[in-house]
Amino acid sequence: MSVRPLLTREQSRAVDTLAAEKYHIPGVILMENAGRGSAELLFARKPANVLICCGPGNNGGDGYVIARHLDLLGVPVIIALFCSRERIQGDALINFKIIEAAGIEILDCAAEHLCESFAAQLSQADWVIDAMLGTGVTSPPREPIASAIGQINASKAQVMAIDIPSGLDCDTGQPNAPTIEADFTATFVTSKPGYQKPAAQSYVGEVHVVDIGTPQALLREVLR
Ligand SMILES: NC(=O)C1=CN([C@@H]2O[C@H](COP(=O)(O)OP(=O)(O)OC[C@H]3O[C@@H](n4cnc5c(N)ncnc54)[C@H](O)[C@@H]3O)[C@@H](O)[C@H]2O)[C@H](O)CC1
Ligand SMILES: [K+]
Repeated sequence: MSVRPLLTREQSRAVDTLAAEKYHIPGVILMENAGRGSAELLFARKPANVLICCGPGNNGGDGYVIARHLDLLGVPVIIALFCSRERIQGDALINFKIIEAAGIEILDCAAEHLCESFAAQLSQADWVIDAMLGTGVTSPPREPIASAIGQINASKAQVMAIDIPSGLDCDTGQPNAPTIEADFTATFVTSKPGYQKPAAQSYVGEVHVVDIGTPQALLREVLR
């Protein structure tokens, strides 16, 4: 991979928009590359039982793709969903329907009475995937995601953050209350300016960049 400058939140959004509008790349292709690349990174660490925590947006969509690829690799996975199923849209919905049809287990964790099963699954998992909030989010995590972050941080499981640890500001590196404390972060296209800041180190862990198939010309256009 060529050396690349860091992408801010605004530039990351520009990558998504330009990919679709000028370079004719459907978002679901980028999501597939993001999810597959992340699944391969985790598989190399030999996970035994993976709990994939998904939020309402495209970050959650990456989580559904990861679930499908880990399942294919023979790794036991369960999805913990932190929104109502009706909120899921667009590319995330395409991938949600695939995992529903594939019979991958989904815990509906936005409903309070099911949070007990989340705690039970969390205690069984050796790895948790944080696909709750992505780079577009600028405010402190709201419920039920806020409580999930607290439970995940208090658990013994190792944590992989997708694109960004939920709660962290990717531009400044400042954590909100609460923020996921990841062992490693798989981030897309390039690293982000905040990940190099001292305040962010205990939240991002090791940072790995996953290429998602955006052309060099697109990157040059966003970064110039
Ligand atoms: N080119 C790329 O980099 C690609 C990135 N992908 C992934 O998509 C996310 C960004 O997705 P987006 O849908 O814009 O945002 P989020 O998933 O973070 O979530 C939006 C969702 O969250 C709700 N929300 C907003 N603020 C809060 C809050 N404080 N607490 C709780 N919930 C909140 C909001 O209402 C929306 O419903 C990027 O990070 C990548 O992971 C794609 O895979 C394609 C390629
Ligand atoms: K995340």
